[in-house]
Amino acid sequence: MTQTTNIVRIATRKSALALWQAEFVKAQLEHYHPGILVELVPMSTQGDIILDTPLAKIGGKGLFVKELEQAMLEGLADMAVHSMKDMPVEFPEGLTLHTICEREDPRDAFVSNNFANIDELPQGAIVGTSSLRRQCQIRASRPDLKIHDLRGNVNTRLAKLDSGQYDAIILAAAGLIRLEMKDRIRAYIEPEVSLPANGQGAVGIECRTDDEAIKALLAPLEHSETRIRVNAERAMNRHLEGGCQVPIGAYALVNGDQVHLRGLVGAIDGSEILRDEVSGHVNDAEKLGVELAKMLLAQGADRILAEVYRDA
Ligand SMILES: NCc1[nH]cc(CCC(=O)O)c1CC(=O)O
Repeated sequence: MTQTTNIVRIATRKSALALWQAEFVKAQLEHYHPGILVELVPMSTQGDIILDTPLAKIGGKGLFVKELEQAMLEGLADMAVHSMKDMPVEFPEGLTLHTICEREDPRDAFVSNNFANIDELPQGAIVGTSSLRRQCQIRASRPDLKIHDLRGNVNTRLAKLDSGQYDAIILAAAGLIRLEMKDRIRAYIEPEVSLPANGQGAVGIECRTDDEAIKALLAPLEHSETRIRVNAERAMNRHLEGGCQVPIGAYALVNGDQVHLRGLVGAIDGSEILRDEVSGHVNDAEKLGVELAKMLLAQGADRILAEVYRDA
């Protein structure tokens, strides 16, 4: 906690979804620790400022987190709330991902004003997404569709759809559900059709590694099953050295003491998609992620990813 006051400060981005997630954490802290004082510290990040360039081209891991991390290291904030999907796989010295909260629906969502699902889109229809992962999977199942770039926060993306620039867009279901726009979801895209990104739908809380007071406050917010799933998924990405802007999907489910992890690496144009899966004990979640990454590499994932990085 910041030494001079008893207020817990949460660093957050300023998008509606980021603010919702930070408010959620604030409410949880207030629920578990009656009388606690919690304040949001909204900040802009590079990822929010550079809006006109496809994310894959700006590159650089942690586009949405660096400023928040700096604030914690300087003592201007005590924790930062992030979408796990946007988190780099490594953390800077002095900071740790202390808490992973219960996951919302991890699926991608099909959003359109005129069509009920992907299958109903006419030949050559325009689909908006900037995610290479979504792009390659959509192209694999519907090579005729035109994929156009779509940046901005959830509200900006919906406004672009409504202005008629796209026949449909793909968004994370979790963002729409949290922002009370579930009714915009025309169809949930099953993992078999679009394998979600690692961590999609999960909220993580980062804090200073040595801040025992804050870590104690956060303890009740931890959700162990989500942690296992996200650990397995992130371990796969880490071993593939994939940031968040890569055509990689990773999706784990827990059943009793077993974790089942599916992984995918695809060429952006959908011409080639590698898939594999592993199962094992929940205690080995990260090992399974590494194992799956190795299986994908053995299939040729390194060649596909090298092409992606060269063309980006
Ligand atoms: N890359 C942006 C981003 N980061 C997290 C979410 C959605 C919510 C989540 O995954 O928790 C989104 C929007 C989207 O992909 O549609």
